[in-house]
Amino acid sequence: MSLAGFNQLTEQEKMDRFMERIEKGDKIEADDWMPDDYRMVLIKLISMHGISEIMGALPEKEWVPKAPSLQKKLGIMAKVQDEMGHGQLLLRVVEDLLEPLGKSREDLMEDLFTGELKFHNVFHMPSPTWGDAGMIAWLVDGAAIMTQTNMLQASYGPYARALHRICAEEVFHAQHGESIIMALAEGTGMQKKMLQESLNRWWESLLMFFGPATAKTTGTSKQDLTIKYRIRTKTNEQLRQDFFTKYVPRVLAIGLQLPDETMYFDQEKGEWIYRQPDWAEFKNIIANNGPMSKSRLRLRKIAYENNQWVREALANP
Ligand SMILES: CC(C)(COP(=O)(O)OP(=O)(O)OC[C@H]1O[C@@H](n2cnc3c(N)ncnc32)[C@H](O)[C@@H]1OP(=O)(O)O)[C@@H](O)C(=O)NCCC(=O)NCCSC(=O)Cc1ccccc1
Repeated sequence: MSLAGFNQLTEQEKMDRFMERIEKGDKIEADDWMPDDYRMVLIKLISMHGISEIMGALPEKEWVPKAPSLQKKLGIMAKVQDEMGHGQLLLRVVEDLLEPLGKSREDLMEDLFTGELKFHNVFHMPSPTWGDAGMIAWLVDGAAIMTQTNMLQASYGPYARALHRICAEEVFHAQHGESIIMALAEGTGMQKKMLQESLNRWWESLLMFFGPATAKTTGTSKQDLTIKYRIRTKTNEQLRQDFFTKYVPRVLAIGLQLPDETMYFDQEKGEWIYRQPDWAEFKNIIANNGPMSKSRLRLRKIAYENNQWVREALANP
């Protein structure tokens, strides 16, 4: 159908055509017609993902000067650079979605500083030991791979394409994490203790990573909308269950104890039964009241302000 013909359709007819495309598995591109709620849910999801990649570089960045060997230092430096690159790639994808609304990428950064744009709960937490650097790369990246592969076939083409590259790199990150974890797990008593303590510290945050099961906890949930529009396929709880199935056996195999003594796999229900994390604390953390929220935001703001001249030079070549 010609553009002129399409423009003459009623809003309902445009919507019907859009849903036909979604159900056929077509990719929606930045210039295509899309309903407002599709655009808004994508902006929210991708801007939060992008900014979390950038904020996510900060806990590991702290370990670049303190990594225990040159090889580990090179590994963690490369990972930090990759995460920043993922953030840039994703913010570029959001830029096209924001343009028709008269908003820019700079506005997103302002939204981060005012607290309107949230970043993932895990990146509000401290990383006091080398064990934490390993835990982030092994299990946070492991969790990130699960949520992101869930969207590799996303109906929005630019996001799906960016995710293909990002997921490939995240696999390397998880392997880098696994190598840190294995070295500590096979190390001295002190190293094993350090590892167990970092797992204990990260456990609740990892459960929260996938988001609440239903809107009851936070008052809102976009899961139905993102599934309806085929941006993702699995719910937050299904992803959390997949995470347990993959990682609980691995955690136990390297001699670590689960920080939840009530946890077991219910054969009849076919699901893991576990102690819920403190969801009130989750809300508090993502409202920038986590232990490291303010200092990491401050660091980001300083970097943003110091680089203002680069943005100005690019805008006025
Ligand atoms: C699956 C989920 C995480 C959550 O599903 P949703 O559909 O969003 O769930 P739902 O609508 O039910 O939520 C209700 C409310 O709760 C909020 N909320 C929920 N969960 C969180 C949370 N964990 N943290 C903070 N807030 C959260 C949510 O926004 C909503 O807020 P609202 O009330 O609307 O203001 C989704 O965002 C996703 O797939 N993201 C894409 C991938 C991605 O972002 N990856 C991670 C970063 S990259 C990475 O890690 C790599 C790396 C590794 C190491 C180092 C460096 C980098």
